[in-house]
Amino acid sequence: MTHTTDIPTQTRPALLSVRDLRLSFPDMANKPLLGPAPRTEVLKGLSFDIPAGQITGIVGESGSGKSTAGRVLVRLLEPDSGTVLFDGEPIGHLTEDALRPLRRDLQMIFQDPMSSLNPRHKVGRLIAQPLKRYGRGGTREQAEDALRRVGLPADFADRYPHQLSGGQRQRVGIARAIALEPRFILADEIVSGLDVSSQAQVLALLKDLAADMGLTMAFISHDLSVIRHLCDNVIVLNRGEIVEQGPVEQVFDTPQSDITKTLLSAIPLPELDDDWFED
Ligand SMILES: Nc1ncnc2c1ncn2[C@@H]1O[C@H](COP(=O)(O)OP(=O)(O)OP(=O)(O)O)[C@@H](O)[C@H]1O
Repeated sequence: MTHTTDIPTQTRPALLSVRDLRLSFPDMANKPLLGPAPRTEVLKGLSFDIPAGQITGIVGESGSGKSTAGRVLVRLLEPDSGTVLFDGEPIGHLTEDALRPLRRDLQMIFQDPMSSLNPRHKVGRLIAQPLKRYGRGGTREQAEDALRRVGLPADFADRYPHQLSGGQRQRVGIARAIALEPRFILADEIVSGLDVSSQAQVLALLKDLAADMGLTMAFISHDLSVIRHLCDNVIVLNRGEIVEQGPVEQVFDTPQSDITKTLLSAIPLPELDDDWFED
């Protein structure tokens, strides 16, 4: 039997491709008085592809290594070893200088928009700033256009983040990322802090944007019901290892690993249907 943890054979070309990725952190809790801290391996040889133009879910229990793996994809972290190919080019061990031209292409949307958005800046400026930084303009019109694309009124450009609801702030986070027209977006638990109805709206928006713009995205979530409705593919992590990966329908309909089965059994009933995603 071909096990689903094997290196994937995607029909679509991979925008990002990871092979035998390993990463460890110093374990400060067990650091001896003298000498360096021992290291704990957090990613234990991951191999997976992020196909172009699709949404790939990364799921697993808390501490399984989802965020760490995501941060390697956008090269906020450098792996200890292994290969990370972006559009066929190795980026895993590039220096910060060499990464600079790639930074606009590898964007991230954070879980907590309040901590990632400067509370003293108005929304228009928050969206325009990265555009300026990357030499892509940064006009009020661009900010307003980005707001409209995420379903917010253009005059929200004059609001401060604290004058928005959680769901609206998360839309601003999305607007900020897509305005840059990146080639890859990492979304790390971006709906976990929202109530169910705001979650549904943000996910519906992402689904529309992905279809309209052909986004390539990795979507980290501990919630399999969210992954099922949003993603094309899923990677299931457990303790720094991939226990299963493949197209969403395949993994959900015929889960191979006990870990996936346990995660699936934790999906609350009644199962969400597509109406859940209506605006
Ligand atoms: N900077 C760091 N230094 C030391 N250990 C870290 C660091 N970042 C993460 N870890 C550890 O690495 C492991 C994986 O963490 P990671 O945040 O990737 O997991 P996760 O699956 O995203 O979890 P969660 O769903 O809780 O966010 C955890 O044991 C965590 O404590």
